[in-house]
Amino acid sequence: MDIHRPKEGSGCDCDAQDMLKAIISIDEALARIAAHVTPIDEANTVPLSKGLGRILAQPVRAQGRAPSFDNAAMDGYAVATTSLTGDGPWMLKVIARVPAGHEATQKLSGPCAVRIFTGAPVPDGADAVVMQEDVTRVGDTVQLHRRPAAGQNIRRAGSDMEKGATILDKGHRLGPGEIAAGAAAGAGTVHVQRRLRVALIVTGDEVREAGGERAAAQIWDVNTPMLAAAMDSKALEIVATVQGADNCARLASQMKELAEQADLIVTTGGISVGEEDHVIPAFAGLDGEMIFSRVAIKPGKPVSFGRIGTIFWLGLPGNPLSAYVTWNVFGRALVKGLIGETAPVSARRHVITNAPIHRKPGRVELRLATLCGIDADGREIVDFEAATLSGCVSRLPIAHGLIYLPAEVEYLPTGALVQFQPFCPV
Ligand SMILES: Nc1nc2c(c(=O)[nH]1)N[C@H]1C(S)=C(S)[C@@H](COP(=O)(O)OP(=O)(O)OC[C@H]3O[C@@H](n4cnc5c(N)ncnc54)[C@H](O)[C@@H]3O)O[C@H]1N2
Ligand code: MOO
Repeated sequence: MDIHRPKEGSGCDCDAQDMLKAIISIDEALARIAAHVTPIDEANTVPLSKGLGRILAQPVRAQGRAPSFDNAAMDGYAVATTSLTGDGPWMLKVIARVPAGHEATQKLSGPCAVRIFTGAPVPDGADAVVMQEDVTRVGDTVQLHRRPAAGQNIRRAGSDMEKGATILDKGHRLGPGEIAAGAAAGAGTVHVQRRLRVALIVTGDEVREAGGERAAAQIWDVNTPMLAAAMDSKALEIVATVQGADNCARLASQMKELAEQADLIVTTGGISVGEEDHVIPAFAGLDGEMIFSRVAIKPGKPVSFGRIGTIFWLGLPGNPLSAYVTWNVFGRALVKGLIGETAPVSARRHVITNAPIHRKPGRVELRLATLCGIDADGREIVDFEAATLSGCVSRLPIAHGLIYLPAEVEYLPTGALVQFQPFCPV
């Protein structure tokens, strides 16, 4: 359904095909991240109840069967179905009472019943629990009107978990459901990856804290609060947030100092080609290994990634939308690799466009998009921005994610199938 029309010429210098040949593709950049990054080899032991949002460094196995004993699924009466001869109704003497948390000491033999409550152990000899709404209690006897089925209303030992079964795999992120399963498995503590240490350096002499004083040519800092929010996660901690020096030597010493405290340094701005862009020269002075610099993507073309000794550096562009998009695409993949999370980075899926797209071909474009409905075939429909403006974030609040427009695409009709990647927390 996609219509790809290769374009002969190109619109601007930035997207010239010769120039783009030197730049790697988005998938190549993601492959290089995957090839260079391995999980941090350090774990913490934490109480299960404190594990929310952490990544398991070791699997969780069931310490016993769950449930650990046969128990009643209903408040009612435990009976032995084999003792119910003839057609009934049956009058059964109630010989004992077992609330939850108490052991069933009285064995059932013959036509009798034990008063039982949800979760209480089923007494030996009983093979069914009849809910109290289905019987008539008369003094110390109970009248059964219908024959219960064997096994009725009994939760069997081991029916949820067998002892030793792997309940949660290494690399799994602990959410409420995982914590529930871990508790049922008897895990008092869990071994989790230590939190990833991230240092954020926001460059640009022109940026000032949002809402504060600013001179005529100064701007409010969008990147610091935006990225701090995007990085808010139990699996990582921001160990430093620094205003980067607009000077190569001082910036290099800031990066060097932060490399001592962090596993990952994220910079914004200063990675383009002007003489005011100091991040790449500063990085080069640290004797780091550049893994990629520039990706054929719009927005975010200057995004760069490298290693400084044992730690990593991700250079995001200064334009806030470019920084947000590149953090979502590359930053999240990088963090997942470093924390050893095995779940895929929010898989792209196919959606249908709700209007035609006309664009200048050149780079793969990741355009802000909003899910807005379902078509008659059950496919999700997206609305999308008319253009990608890398300095503008006013439309971010309504965007659910990004649609991928292939590099060569100049026109797509309404109803075209495009890839969509949702925005997700890290
Ligand atoms: N001659 C060329 N110029 C540019 C190119 C190029 O290829 N050749 N690429 C353009 C593209 S694409 C991008 S993206 C930007 C990236 O530039 P930098 O990463 O060096 O970013 P800066 O120049 O520092 O800033 C760009 C822009 O963003 C504003 N900014 C920076 N930080 C913040 C912040 N924390 N909060 C809000 N806004 C911020 C800054 O004032 C600039 O307007 O380069 C193009 N140029
Ligand atoms: O590549 Mo840049 O389009 O402005 O982010």
